Amino acid sequence: MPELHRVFLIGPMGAGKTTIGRQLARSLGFGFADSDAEIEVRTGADIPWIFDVEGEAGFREREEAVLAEMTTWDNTVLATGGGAILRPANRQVLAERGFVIYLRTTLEEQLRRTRRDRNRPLLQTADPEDTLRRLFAERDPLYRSVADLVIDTDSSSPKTVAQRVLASLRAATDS
Ligand SMILES: Nc1ncnc2c1ncn2[C@@H]1O[C@H](COP(=O)(O)OP(=O)(O)OP(=O)(O)O)[C@@H](O)[C@H]1O
Ligand SMILES: O=C(O)C1=C[C@@H](O)[C@@H](O)[C@H](O)C1
Ligand SMILES: [Mg+2]
Repeated sequence: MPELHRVFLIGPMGAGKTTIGRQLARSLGFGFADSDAEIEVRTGADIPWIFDVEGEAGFREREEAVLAEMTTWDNTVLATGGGAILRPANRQVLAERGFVIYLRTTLEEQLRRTRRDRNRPLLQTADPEDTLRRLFAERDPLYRSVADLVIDTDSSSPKTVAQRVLASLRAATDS
């Protein structure tokens, strides 16, 4: 059974990784870290800028470097970017180094939660719903391949989801 001192949250944009991760960290008495935020701090630029200037490939390079390091941080809940599972190297460090929770949500809910936000360059398309559907088809098997636990986050407040995650985590790790 993977150990509980590192918890990694994976899942698509709008699944609630950042929101729920913060609450979960508080409940566990852990630190909270977010790979997207860490990439922005280290680059000195926001994610849309990185995509504009360096392309998605440039962003993925930065993401792999940051995850290689952040997945070694103890007593931490780590929220990852929606595409963190795309690279095999990332899947390996996530699966090997901590307890991985896949936060799932419906397309409709994802759309609602990401609509107001301009900070997700992959969704700046003519048809974000179609983009989310395509990304889900491509990525759901990858999320599942590294997940120790899958949690549906629909129709519950972030607080309730965080409590459910905590209960499932405790049951799954027997701690
Ligand atoms: N269970 C929930 N119910 C309602 N709203 C939620 C829930 N979880 C998150 N949200 C809201 O949805 C939006 C997106 O959540 P959040 O930023 O945590 O997602 P994320 O998984 O970190 O996305 P990204 O991969 O783009 O970083 C936020 O405005 C957040 O308040
Ligand atoms: O789903 C994705 O590929 C992404 C999700 C965000 O968390 C960011 O990591 C970035 O916008 C890319
Ligand atoms: Mg996030």
